[in-house]
Amino acid sequence: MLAIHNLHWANLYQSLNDKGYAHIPAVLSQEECEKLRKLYDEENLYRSVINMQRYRFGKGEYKYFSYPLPPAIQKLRETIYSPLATLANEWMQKLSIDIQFPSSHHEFIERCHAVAQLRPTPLILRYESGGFNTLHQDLYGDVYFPFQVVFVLSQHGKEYEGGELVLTEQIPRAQSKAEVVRPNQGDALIFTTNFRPVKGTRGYYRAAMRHGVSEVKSGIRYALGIIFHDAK
Ligand SMILES: O=C(O)CCC(=O)C(=O)O
Ligand SMILES: [Fe+2]
Repeated sequence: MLAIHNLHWANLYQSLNDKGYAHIPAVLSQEECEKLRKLYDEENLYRSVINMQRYRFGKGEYKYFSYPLPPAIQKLRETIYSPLATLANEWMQKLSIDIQFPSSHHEFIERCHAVAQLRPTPLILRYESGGFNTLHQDLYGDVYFPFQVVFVLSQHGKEYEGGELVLTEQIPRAQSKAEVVRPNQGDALIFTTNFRPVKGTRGYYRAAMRHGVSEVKSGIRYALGIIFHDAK
């Protein structure tokens, strides 16, 4: 696993500020991706299994891990959180929102637990040919962190086709703008969970963002989602 603290955080902050997302290449090796993907079939690791079609969330299946999280996932969640908390605090300040995120994930989770958001949210998703994920936000209660991360665990072009990540941004008094990204296997994509600050003529305003996955045209696509807040 790439050392998260060695990343060029200044560049990532700039990308998050400019576009609401940032792409970090090669955080996980192919071997690490394969190991994570294998967890999909270990049924005792999960608190719930969601058939996306049943809820009209799209087509595919995902599983929320239960606590304790597998050590590799716990470590990713903790180490990526801290540098993001710094930027999260800048965003709250720009938007005049009276929230300060603690620098350690452990303390942030205590805050979730204090308001009965107790259920872990990291998840693995699996889409077969024809699978997709409708545009959505992953907010599970009043306490939420403004960023989340997805790792694509399968190799595009070899193991699957299609299945791009789609990010939309709601421009006030207009329609939404969409961006399509296709991280390579093992890359991390950090993106906004709820809204990002955009500078307008009278200070910063909130631009709501949503994410989804376009249709997988062939093969199987796995992804690992790291959401930092827990769920009600
Ligand atoms: O499958 C993906 O790449 C996106 C998954 C997702 O919606 C998430 O991690 O929150
Ligand atoms: Fe999501």
